[in-house]
Amino acid sequence: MNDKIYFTGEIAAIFFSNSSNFYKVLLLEIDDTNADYEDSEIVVTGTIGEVIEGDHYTFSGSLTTHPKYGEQLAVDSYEKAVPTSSSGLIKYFSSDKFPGVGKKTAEKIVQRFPVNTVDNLLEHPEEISDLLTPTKRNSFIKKIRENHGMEKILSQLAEFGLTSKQTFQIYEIYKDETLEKIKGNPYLLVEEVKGVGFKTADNIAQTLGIEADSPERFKAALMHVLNTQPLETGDTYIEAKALLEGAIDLLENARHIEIIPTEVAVEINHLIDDGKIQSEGTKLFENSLFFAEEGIKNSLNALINRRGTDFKEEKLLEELTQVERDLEIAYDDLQRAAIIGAMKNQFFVLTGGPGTGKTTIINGFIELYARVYKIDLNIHHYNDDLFPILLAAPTGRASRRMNELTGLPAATLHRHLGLNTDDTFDEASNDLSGSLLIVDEFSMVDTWLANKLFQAIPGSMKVLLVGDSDQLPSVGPGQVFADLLRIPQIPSVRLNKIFRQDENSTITSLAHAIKDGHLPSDFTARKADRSYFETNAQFVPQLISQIAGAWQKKGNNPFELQVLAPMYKGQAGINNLNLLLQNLFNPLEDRNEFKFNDIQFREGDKVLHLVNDAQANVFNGDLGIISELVGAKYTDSKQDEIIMDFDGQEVTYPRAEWYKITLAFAMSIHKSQGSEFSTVIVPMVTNYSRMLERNLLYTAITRAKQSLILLGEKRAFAQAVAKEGSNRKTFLIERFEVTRGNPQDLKGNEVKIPLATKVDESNIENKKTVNHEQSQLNQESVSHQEISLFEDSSDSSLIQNNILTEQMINSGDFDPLIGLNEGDFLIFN
Ligand SMILES: Nc1ncnc2c1ncn2[C@@H]1O[C@H](COP(=O)(O)OP(=O)(O)OP(=O)(O)O)[C@@H](O)[C@H]1O
Repeated sequence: MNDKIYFTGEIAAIFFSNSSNFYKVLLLEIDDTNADYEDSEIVVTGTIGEVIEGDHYTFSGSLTTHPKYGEQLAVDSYEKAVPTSSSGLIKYFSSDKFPGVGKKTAEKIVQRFPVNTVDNLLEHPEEISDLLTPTKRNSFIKKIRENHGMEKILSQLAEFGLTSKQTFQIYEIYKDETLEKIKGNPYLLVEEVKGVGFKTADNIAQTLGIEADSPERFKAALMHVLNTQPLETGDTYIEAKALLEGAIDLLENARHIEIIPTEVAVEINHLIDDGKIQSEGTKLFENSLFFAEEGIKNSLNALINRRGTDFKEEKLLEELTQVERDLEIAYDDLQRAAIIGAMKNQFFVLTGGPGTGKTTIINGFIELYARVYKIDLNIHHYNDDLFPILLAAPTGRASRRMNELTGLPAATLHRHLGLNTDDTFDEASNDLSGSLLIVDEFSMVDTWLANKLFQAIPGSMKVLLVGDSDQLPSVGPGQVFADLLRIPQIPSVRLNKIFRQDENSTITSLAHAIKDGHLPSDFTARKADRSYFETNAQFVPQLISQIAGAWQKKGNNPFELQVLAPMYKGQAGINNLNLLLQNLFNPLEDRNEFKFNDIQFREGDKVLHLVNDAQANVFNGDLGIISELVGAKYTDSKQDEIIMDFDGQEVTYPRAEWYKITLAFAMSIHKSQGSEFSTVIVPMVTNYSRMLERNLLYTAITRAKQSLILLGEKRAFAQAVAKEGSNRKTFLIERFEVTRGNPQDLKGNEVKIPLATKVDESNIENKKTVNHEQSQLNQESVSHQEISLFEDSSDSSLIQNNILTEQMINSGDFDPLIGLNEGDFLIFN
């Protein structure tokens, strides 16, 4: 510590403290320093734990010069300044910080531990048992621990190579027991501390001398793969074989040694026994996803089995005719079926591509609902009373659009549920209140959020879920919307007919063609609302610059032009395009800018919000404009701050929170879900090959409301259209099938045929196909039971709890990685 610059002194003020990441800005009155520093005070910034104003500390780190605020100390480490001389220590122990310890006792304590007094006291408190009564001794040691223990723990963790953020996260969980816990089993961190992965824990374990073939190490690698895989693939489970392979890769690469697969496979079973992994045959689940899917099934079973409306169908049709008159529209048969279906059933799902009338149906349905149930739709008449119709969407932009299109209040799902963060599984949510809930853009809802939502719906609330199942699935794991549409017990309608169709609006028909898997021959032709430019990746930036330049010259608003690209990296990637468009639309000229990682934020920049922040009332996918950059010198936080306007909502973020935003002149197609833009540019080149999928291109194209500019390589577009988005691995549909291995139930289970499916023949076809697929699935699972890998085994005692036993693995006939397929190596129910 002494090689570095240090400052010892009293904390005169805590200017800023961010409880989520421990970032602090302090003012220190200097007692001592080894730096060439004249002033009597210094501002200290960095990741700092709980410190007390008025107490003395030593901070070390490096001096930085803030352009406006002058010299500051950026902290690497710090510790409570402890007196080192005997007289200083005696004075300290007998001070009023430690009631019950007098001068005499203090002297004796210091005599007992003449060197490293505080450290030794903390390690061997029993050695002063003759000097203080047990109660006094406990309170004395507790105080010392409070004052010095944390810094000691933190510095030990730093020695293990943990970042300061991880250090504080770990300390927050284990507090005083941190070191004991970690030394006992560092791999605990993988399961219990978010943001600490296998590699970090394994490094600590290596320092502590834990062997490469220790079972705890194997378990940690398995848990790491189980936890991280769903976030990468979007699947809600992983096949046992894939989990094993992933874990072995990790174990071998981290220490460059060979691992015996069977030894790791055994640990899968132990983790299942311990309830840390859930299993359905060979499908293995991380707990939160398993229980979220299970929760969805339970809530949905209750929601779909409720009695529908008492109104007769003729009465509803009569009222609907009146609604059609009022709204001056004639719904087609399928649209009518959807509206009546949503009225008759307490839970209803509606899907359709662009221009098929989803919004038109929502409006008609609300009108009909209000007529039938005599609900006043004038929100101004409600004052403090609750408006009974809840409109919701997963993003801020989508909920604002719902509000514009219906004229009724709408909010994000997070807001309705009272969720503040993206950590949907752990956070408690509110129950909803009202009589009708309509959620739009439901394809964006992941398994965790769907579980929270369905749990929060009261028994009396009617539910209509709307979305486009051909769009990209949710960013988080699962494909709840697509799955719901394939569950026969859930009444639904799939709209097929495009209503927004005239010669000036060809984007919609192009989108539908792509959705159906073909690229129309006129796809490169110039139309009133779309155009195509052929170019390769190298020239994409140049071409986009030219188009954007021309757009700007015509006097158009640069913010209405949105580039949507598949990837961040590379010349044609989002990062590069953002820089280029920023310089075109919002050049630096003679102004200030704030650098953050690779981005320079400027006043007037278009920014994208990357996470849900209910407190600030801005959500993932929201777009805003930077209205002001405020230097640290002028802010209470003593950090640079960015003030932004998100559709009228002013938000201020200090530097520590800039990770929540990024430039948005170009953005990812994934992030654009739930938003629409008047003009969209979509570059597609074969460099993006890995990402090119039909639902990705479809989602991008359907974001364009007025005009669409496609550019890139025809081959890339063709490639995207040809590749049907791979279905995510989820277990939701299966959960709605009857108990496996009990086929009677399958037949005996009464499946309500919803009104809507009766009307729409194509839909009946759909449902039939699904049933067929599902019965195939069932047959498969039955046949799996029969062709177990161990069917020859006469020793049935080998099979315990339907999972692989150690004995089986050790029998030597079994190599989990060679010559076996998914589903082969674990025993089914
Ligand atoms: N039955 C109908 N008769 C005439 N026009 C209709 C009918 N249904 C919908 N439309 C019109 O078709 C257009 C598209 O409808 P709407 O906006 O409801 O579709 P959508 O599925 O919500 O589309 P998107 O997902 O693109 O927003 C609108 O102009 C709407 O007025």
